[in-house]
Amino acid sequence: MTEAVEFDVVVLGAGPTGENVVDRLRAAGLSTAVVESELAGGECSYWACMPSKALLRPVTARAEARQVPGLRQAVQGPLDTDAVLAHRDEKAAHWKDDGQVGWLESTGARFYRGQGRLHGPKKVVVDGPEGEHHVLTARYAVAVCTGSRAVLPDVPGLAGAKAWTSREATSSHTVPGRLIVVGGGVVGVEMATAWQALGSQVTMLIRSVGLLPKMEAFVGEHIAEALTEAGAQIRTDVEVASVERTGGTGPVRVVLDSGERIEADEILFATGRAPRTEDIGLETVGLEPGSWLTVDDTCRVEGSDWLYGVGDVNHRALLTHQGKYQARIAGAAIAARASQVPLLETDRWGAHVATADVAGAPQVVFTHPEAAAVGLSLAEAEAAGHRVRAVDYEIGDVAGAGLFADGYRGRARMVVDLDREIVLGVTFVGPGVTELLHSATVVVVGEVPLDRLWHAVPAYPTISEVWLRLMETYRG
Ligand SMILES: Cc1cc2nc3c(=O)[nH]c(=O)nc-3n(C[C@H](O)[C@H](O)[C@H](O)COP(=O)(O)OP(=O)(O)OC[C@H]3O[C@@H](n4cnc5c(N)ncnc54)[C@H](O)[C@@H]3O)c2cc1C
Ligand SMILES: NC(=O)c1ccc[n+]([C@@H]2O[C@H](COP(=O)([O-])OP(=O)(O)OC[C@H]3O[C@@H](n4cnc5c(N)ncnc54)[C@H](O)[C@@H]3O)[C@@H](O)[C@H]2O)c1
Repeated sequence: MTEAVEFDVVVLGAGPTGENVVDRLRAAGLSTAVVESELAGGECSYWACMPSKALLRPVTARAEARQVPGLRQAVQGPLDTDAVLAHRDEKAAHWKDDGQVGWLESTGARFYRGQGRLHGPKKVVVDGPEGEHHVLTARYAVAVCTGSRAVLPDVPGLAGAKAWTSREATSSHTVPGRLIVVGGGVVGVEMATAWQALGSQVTMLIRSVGLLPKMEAFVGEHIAEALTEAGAQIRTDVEVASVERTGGTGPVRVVLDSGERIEADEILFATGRAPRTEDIGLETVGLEPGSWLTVDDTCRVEGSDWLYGVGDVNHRALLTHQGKYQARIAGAAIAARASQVPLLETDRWGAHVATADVAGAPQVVFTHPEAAAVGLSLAEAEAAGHRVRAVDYEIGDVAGAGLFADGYRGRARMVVDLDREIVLGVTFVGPGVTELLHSATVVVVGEVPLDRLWHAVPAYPTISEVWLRLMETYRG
């Protein structure tokens, strides 16, 4: 069956980004079709944010409780693995998307299940699971929100070794006895934290000198220390030379560049992401299949007046909340252009530009201790040519931190723009810091002058008093 239909906008991919583009277009009164090849809700709902955080929450809660006198004795036992995995399954909606499809349809959007591909300007063809074929035409725009997938390095033997990617690491129903984690980025440290606590003996193989190399160096140092104390082994400055799993079953054997051999039951490659653009018809509109989409600050693909790339697929900030933010921005820009608004608000922090992707994107790493950062690190601020000063404070010296956890270890850094006397970036590492992050985001995005921040009094005795200490340290 071939069906040809016209909509104001066609959205390719119903992950968190695509869903929010649909919602913004609904608010603007535009008609939309949304195409999804797997599960509405995307990577985030089923193989990323939701299941990974469900695995991690008992780990961090137990670790924090063990630092509270009077409580620590009550939480000395192992985690109830079956209960943790069952709760994870629930948070991943048992890998069913009825709820998300229902929500999408309640917005008035038309939902198509199938692989969507561009077929020349403003046209998308959909091949459904039952052989259906749809031709969708967009009056104004097509928004590509197809996200990203895990990328595996070109290592000899890897293809036949049944290695885990983030999908298996977040959805496994068994706890491997020995787990090798290759890569020390966010997926690597979060999954090493979770599986070590669930009973695996984790060995991390890191090619650089430390964990989380994109963040301030002290973050990776704190997390490495805690992971080591939890029993994980962290091997830095090593490269995987080959991987082997004979016949695809039994243990996996890794040879390092030094010639050393390591054996494990499973191996996770947490080595970054690639765009899901290899089979979406990019060649029909003059773009390179498999490439990240290069977009302007309104998320419109450079050189096009109708094609948008929103969320992971544009490589601006691979985070759910930034994808949803871009969706709000792109949705507003598409609607404004559709109604021929003469001038879009494209100045810094304007309504139609995703300024925060660069200047104020927050990120939390849900390990123990937690890490939370927003804006620029010291190195990024210096590289961007700002005249800056880094102000550091040991969070454990704050009264509220001492009450939160006995022997609290953590650090905060505020990167101050000395010319404008505003904060360009903030990083925290320590137990319980995730909920501090939004205060830092408001300070950075609001470009709050330090003279005014001095009057923002944190309550006593909370960990937030670290703000006061950072200000006092800055002012000497
Ligand atoms: C293990 C892990 C943990 C993470 N944890 C966090 C976290 O805690 N917080 C956070 O902010 N971010 C986290 N992220 C990142 C987050 O998952 C992504 O940034 C987010 O999912 C991007 O959303 P998206 O909608 O752009 O893409 P996706 O979520 O990848 O969704 C894209 C959708 O498009 C569909 N699709 C692809 N091609 C086609 C096609 N041709 N036709 C139709 N449909 C198609 C896909 O099936 C998918 O449903 C994590 C990532 C990983 C891997
Ligand atoms: N809590 C969160 O917000 C959260 C959690 C997980 C993932 N994410 C997002 O998902 C994205 C992907 O995460 P990721 O950890 O896969 O990627 P990443 O880019 O953050 O880290 C990948 C790491 O693997 C290393 N690496 C690459 N190839 C390697 C090889 N052959 N051998 C050894 N190491 C190698 C890289 O040097 C890098 O440090 C990130 O951009 C992150 O923002 C966010």
